[in-house]
Amino acid sequence: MKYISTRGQAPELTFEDAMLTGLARDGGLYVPAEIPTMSKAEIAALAGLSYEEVAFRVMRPFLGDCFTDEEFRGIIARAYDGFGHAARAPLVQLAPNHFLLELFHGPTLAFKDFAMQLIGQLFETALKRRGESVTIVGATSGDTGSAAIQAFGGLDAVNVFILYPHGRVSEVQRRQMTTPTDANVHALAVDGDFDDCQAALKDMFNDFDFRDEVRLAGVNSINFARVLAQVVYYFTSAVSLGAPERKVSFTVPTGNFGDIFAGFIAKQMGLPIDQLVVATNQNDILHRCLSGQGYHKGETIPSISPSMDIQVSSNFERALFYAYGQDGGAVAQLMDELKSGGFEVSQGAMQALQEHYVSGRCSEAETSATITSERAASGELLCPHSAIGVKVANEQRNPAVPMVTLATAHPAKFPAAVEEASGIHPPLPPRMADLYDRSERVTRIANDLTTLETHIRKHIAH
Ligand SMILES: Cc1ncc(COP(=O)(O)O)c(C=O)c1O
Ligand SMILES: N[C@@H](CCOP(=O)(O)O)C(=O)O
Repeated sequence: MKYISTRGQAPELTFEDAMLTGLARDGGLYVPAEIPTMSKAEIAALAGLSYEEVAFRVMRPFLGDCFTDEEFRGIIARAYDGFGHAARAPLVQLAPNHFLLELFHGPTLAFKDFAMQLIGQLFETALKRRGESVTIVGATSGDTGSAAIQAFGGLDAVNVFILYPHGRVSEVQRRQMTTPTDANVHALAVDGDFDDCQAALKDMFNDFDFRDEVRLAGVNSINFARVLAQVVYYFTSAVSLGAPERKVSFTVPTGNFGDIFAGFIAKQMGLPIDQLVVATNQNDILHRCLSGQGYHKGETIPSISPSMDIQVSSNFERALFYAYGQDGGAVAQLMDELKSGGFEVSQGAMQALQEHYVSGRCSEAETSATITSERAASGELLCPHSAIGVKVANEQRNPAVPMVTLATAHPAKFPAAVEEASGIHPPLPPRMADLYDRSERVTRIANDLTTLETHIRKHIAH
């Protein structure tokens, strides 16, 4: 199993090398050269299995011979052991044929834990075997950072630096990043927005001297292993609703396009997915693009769903790669145009995108109204991101096909917005009850590549 870059100019790598490499050296993102498939019988056989066993069967073909079966089973077992729900990703019914997939029962209360807990274990196993260490730098709008700090904190072979936009994450998200005491984790509050943090991260990967000196690694969805782990819950939920005999649709609150792209991979593997619905907040660049208006950056407007306040949606590059018939040159050209503000999608590629994805947007007022109305209708208290999914799902869904909306975070991560809409203050789980009493450790830092690289070099040294 080989991995290739979306820009076609980087060396082909194994799963493990692609995982430890992060961004391809041509600036692209790694994808499997061929997407493994599962037969109808293999998918049917997933019914009734534990989450861990489904995870093993779905992900195993992507790993090639990088990990033994025994190693990989152990990794999966350790990854999901700390989840607060036996089903890991339980489905609850909101309305006839509309279900919510609760992805917030992991250690940091967001869907990121599904992948981050797994790759924490994969990194540890691979680095121990190689006798190597790496520097992980991550960009976050709030959830990736807290999940990474939780998963990698205290590990000997990694230093972790998380860049988050100062003042643009919720207090719970910030405290999850700034209160852990492990010496190998560092929270950096960058003067800028999430796109600035992600651009700085990609600039570090493209600065080969720095990259090689610190042995830079990435745990954003740049890393295909992140996306792969997110494929699993499409299978568990669809199978429990009757797949492969019955088609199932998914609506995904979307920002960096990693989660919905995992749905695309599941579909390519053979899972009978009817609609993949991209739900955006007021920062609706993806919805505009999928509606045929080209991909043109605007200003990021802070919202009550801050994790989705994104203009440069990293994994959309992977979607474009497939829409352009795996033409790395065409993708490289589009990404070049994006540097000066945006690009138009060719007619053929647009048709290919629209074959797989539909989209919708949700305003701030609609997000709040959905939190209020869903609490009244089904009793479910939604976080703002999940509310965006529910609102767009209700607009787009075919009532005859089961729709699964992904609930990407726990309402307690965004208590102000949830309380404002519902009158209910969502409590943190007891294990985090003292989060507001813990002291914070964070460095405020300029959005400047040299400053960031200097800071990282200095703190690795220590
Ligand atoms: C709570 C929450 N919902 C939705 C998203 C969007 O997911 P993706 O970036 O995979 O599109 C994010 C951030 O990634 C998030 O943290
Ligand atoms: N919403 C994300 C943004 C980064 O996304 P990733 O999937 O590429 O890590 C966050 O919470 O940080």
